[in-house]
Amino acid sequence: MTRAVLSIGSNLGDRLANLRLATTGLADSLVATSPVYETKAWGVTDQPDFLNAVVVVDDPDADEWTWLHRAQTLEGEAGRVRTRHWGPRTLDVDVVTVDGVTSDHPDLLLPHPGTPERATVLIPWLTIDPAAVLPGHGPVTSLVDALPADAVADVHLRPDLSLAR
Ligand SMILES: Nc1ncnc2c1ncn2[C@@H]1O[C@H](COP(=O)(O)OP(=O)(O)OP(=O)(O)O)[C@@H](O)[C@H]1O
Ligand SMILES: Nc1nc2c(c(=O)[nH]1)N=C(CO)CN2
Repeated sequence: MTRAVLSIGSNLGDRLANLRLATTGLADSLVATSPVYETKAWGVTDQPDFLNAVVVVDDPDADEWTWLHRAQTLEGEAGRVRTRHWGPRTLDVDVVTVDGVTSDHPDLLLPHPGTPERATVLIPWLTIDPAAVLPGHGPVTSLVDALPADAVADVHLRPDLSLAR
């Protein structure tokens, strides 16, 4: 179990710099990096717009817990302070999938349970892996097709913002 899909998001501070902090920190294992999207906040909607992206990472020495710890370390490095659930944050790194692993441990739910409804994850993911499958839920293309139109309309490609160096 080595390959993981991570979603990254920021809506506080220098949002692009926060996303880059994540991709720089993951550089040794980065396989693919999606474009950057500017997205309306879902869940708690009275907060600033997010920048969101998805990365695929691979490391033969990592398991799912390694990826969670790396995600949380990056959030800490970006100065994330945990405030309210779904509230604003400098950097959020979620573990979307780790190979075909499923987990119902509350500290590491896999696949991440929010994924099927999150246009902010599915749309960027599809750009870097058009054949992606969410374990237990099927092809990501089908999940995107099932999204409400307004959720898709809230996800805007920002070709002027790149995570590539
Ligand atoms: N797949 C996962 N990826 C990241 N964190 C997870 C995962 N599954 C469970 N968690 C747990 O979720 C807890 C809260 O995470 P966090 O504060 O980032 O939630 P959130 O980003 O506000 O909401 P959401 O998880 O719905 O995006 C963490 O303690 C973490 O251990
Ligand atoms: N657009 C958008 N909205 C959110 C996001 C996010 O990454 N993007 N993350 C949240 C908490 O995980 C809450 N709301």
